[in-house]
Amino acid sequence: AQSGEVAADPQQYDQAYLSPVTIGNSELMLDFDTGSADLWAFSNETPASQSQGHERYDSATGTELDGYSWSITYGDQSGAGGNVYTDKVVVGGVTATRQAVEAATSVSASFSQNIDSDGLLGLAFSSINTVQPRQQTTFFDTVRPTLAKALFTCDLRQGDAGSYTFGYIDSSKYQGTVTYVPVDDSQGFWQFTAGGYSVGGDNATSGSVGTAIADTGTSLLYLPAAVTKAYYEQAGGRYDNQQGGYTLPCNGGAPDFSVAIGGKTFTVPGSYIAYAPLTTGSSTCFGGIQPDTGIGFSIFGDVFLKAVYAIFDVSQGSPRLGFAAQ
Ligand SMILES: O=C(CCCl)NNC1=[NH+]CCN1
Repeated sequence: AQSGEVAADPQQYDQAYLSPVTIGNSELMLDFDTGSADLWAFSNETPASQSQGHERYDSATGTELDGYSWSITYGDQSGAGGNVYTDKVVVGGVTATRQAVEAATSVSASFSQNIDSDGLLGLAFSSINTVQPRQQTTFFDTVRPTLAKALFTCDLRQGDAGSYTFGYIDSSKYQGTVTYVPVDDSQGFWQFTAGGYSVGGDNATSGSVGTAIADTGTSLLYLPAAVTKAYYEQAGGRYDNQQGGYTLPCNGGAPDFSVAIGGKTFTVPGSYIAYAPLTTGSSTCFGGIQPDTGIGFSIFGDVFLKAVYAIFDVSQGSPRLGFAAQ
């Protein structure tokens, strides 16, 4: 049985985390994304004008799926599209011999401009893979039958290298016990229910966060508008229309944010929520918590995930998420 571990290296402000992946003879840095289900890469088919500075997948090592294509738009309105090959993909020593690899023939500006990222490796459910005419499986679904345990884990860290593991849990990476909650995969996401929250350690847990997804491909923590408002009232933040989000002082006084999941409380340090200065040297920061208005659920992105050890587990028949304090 296979198992393995790969580093997750943070970009500036932990905006995304990148992991080394070998596809055919190409070694690329991909953004592992539990909020989508396509494995795509800059390729020899991506226009030079869009791929300056990126490593590219050389599709010559692959077998083209004739007449197949893909096209994806993400929650932040970035997107890409192209052709489809099968090729050997290796992640931390775990090998998929015939993985669907989506070669980009077009990518949106934000992907071209982020030269550290050579593409994405989707880890949501294969039911939302965008390949036509026949949907393809994610890397995890492809290798799942060969894994020692049908699960992967995510240990993202603030401003430091973390890791993903496939096929095993590393108990040295967390403290205390793991709390498991059921996952509703009907929308293709790692969707769960989050409970009461508290700001700044006051025990009074207020309302309930509700339906949420665990999404390594989203940088911030998107919460219901009422929860977000309550947080910034205590944090001394304000909604800045020009910035299109809440901002707050960078000065280190931001309160912690705690949320109950499966009856256990998980805490995001206030320092994670003073996310990044509006511009270099500014004493005002863009907030790491923002309203989830219009999305339809909350998104527990990297700002939350780097505070916990997360286990994405399909070994029990129905899928479940495990969380433990880091
Ligand atoms: O698209 C989403 C949100 C799903 Cl609701 N997450 N994944 C991602 N990848 C690149 C930007 N965002």
